[in-house]
Amino acid sequence: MEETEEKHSTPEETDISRHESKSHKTVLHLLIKMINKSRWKILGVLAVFLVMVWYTISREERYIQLFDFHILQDNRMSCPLGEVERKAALLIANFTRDHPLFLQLRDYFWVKTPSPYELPYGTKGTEEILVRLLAVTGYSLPESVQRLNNAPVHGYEHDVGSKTTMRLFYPESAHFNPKTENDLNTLLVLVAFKPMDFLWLETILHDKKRIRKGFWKQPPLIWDANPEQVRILNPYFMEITAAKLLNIPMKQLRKFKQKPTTGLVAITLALHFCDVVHIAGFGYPDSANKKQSIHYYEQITVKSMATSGHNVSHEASAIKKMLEMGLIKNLTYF
Ligand SMILES: CC(=O)N[C@H]1[C@H]([C@H](O)[C@H](O)CO)O[C@](OP(=O)(O)OC[C@H]2O[C@@H](n3ccc(N)nc3=O)[C@H](O)[C@@H]2O)(C(=O)O)C[C@@H]1O
Ligand SMILES: CO[C@@H]1[C@H](O)[C@@H](O)[C@H](O[C@H]2[C@H](O)[C@@H](NC(C)=O)[C@H](OCc3ccccc3)O[C@@H]2CO)O[C@@H]1CO
Repeated sequence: MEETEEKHSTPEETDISRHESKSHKTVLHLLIKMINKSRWKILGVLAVFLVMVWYTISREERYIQLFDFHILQDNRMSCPLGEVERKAALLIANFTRDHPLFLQLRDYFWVKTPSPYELPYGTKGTEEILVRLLAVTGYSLPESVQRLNNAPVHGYEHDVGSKTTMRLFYPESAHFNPKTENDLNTLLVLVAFKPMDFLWLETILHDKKRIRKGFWKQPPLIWDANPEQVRILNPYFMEITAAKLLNIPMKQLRKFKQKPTTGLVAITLALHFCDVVHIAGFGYPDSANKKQSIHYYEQITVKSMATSGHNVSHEASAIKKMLEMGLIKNLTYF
């Protein structure tokens, strides 16, 4: 195309064209000269440019890696839904989360569901007092507790770490002033071991004449707790702890004269309710260790547990098994 155009151009145009071609050549020449002269500068600029490209890409990769890391961290932090249930089912035959955590009035008032066991594994023989107690205490889980799983942790460590959602207790272990040791919203969950435990609660909540006999240690005579915060633990969890975790034959309970510790019952309860179960402070000193105190808040030693009816080594084996299965995690040494 260019050749054809040149053939038909005027002499002036040819002159201009030649001049242009000459000037183009000159520019090109100058450019080559410049390139030759500034070769190192250009190479430098190119190198800087390449480094910048590489840096940008690698930053993006690093960002992706960081992002993945956060996702990984988040996965580790978040609740692995269904994992506790799945693993608990391997340990506890017929594991189900269908049982209510607390005793409910309707099971004793409207429908009379007979229990096969007496306390602490059932409510056989205590139905009447339960109707009176369950009429003034609560039996539902507050909404705030039901929403627990979605509650943020990051940035709220201070609150989450110091909150007592439920305090399991029996009369002899009840705090004389529950308001000092618990939050206003703490659920005070009675773990009943004997009919007297229900009687104690009734005398307190209905302000009846206090009974002093029948307890192995003096329980509070005045107990300033809000009845709405009080719950009665479903003895089902005691039964599961004894039968499935400690393998105590339920038909020979009297013969065995053994009962689970509140701590082990608390773990069982958590397995039936929580998505993650972490324990802290478990592990009694060796029985030969006569001096080490068993509680951080008092000086009593393992000797004081002689009449407690607990099989500490059986419990330790049960807890170790759960730790090995990854069903629970220990936050302290064991
Ligand atoms: C002397 C005595 O009877 N101690 C018992 C005390 C005592 O009755 C209460 O503290 C009330 O004063 O109660 C027990 O429990 P205790 O109050 O010792 O502890 C609650 C649960 O934590 C675990 N624990 C505690 C201390 C420790 N050094 N190692 C642990 O493993 C146990 O699993 C325990 O269940 C109870 O209620 O089960 C079990 C203890 O046997
Ligand atoms: C979860 O059990 C609780 C605590 O961990 C146990 O130490 C405590 O055990 C007491 C036990 O229940 C008492 N038994 C009766 C029938 O009341 C026992 O009573 C004294 C005793 C002494 C000698 C022989 C028989 C009985 O005292 C134990 C405490 O030393 O039970 C708690 C639940 O109530």
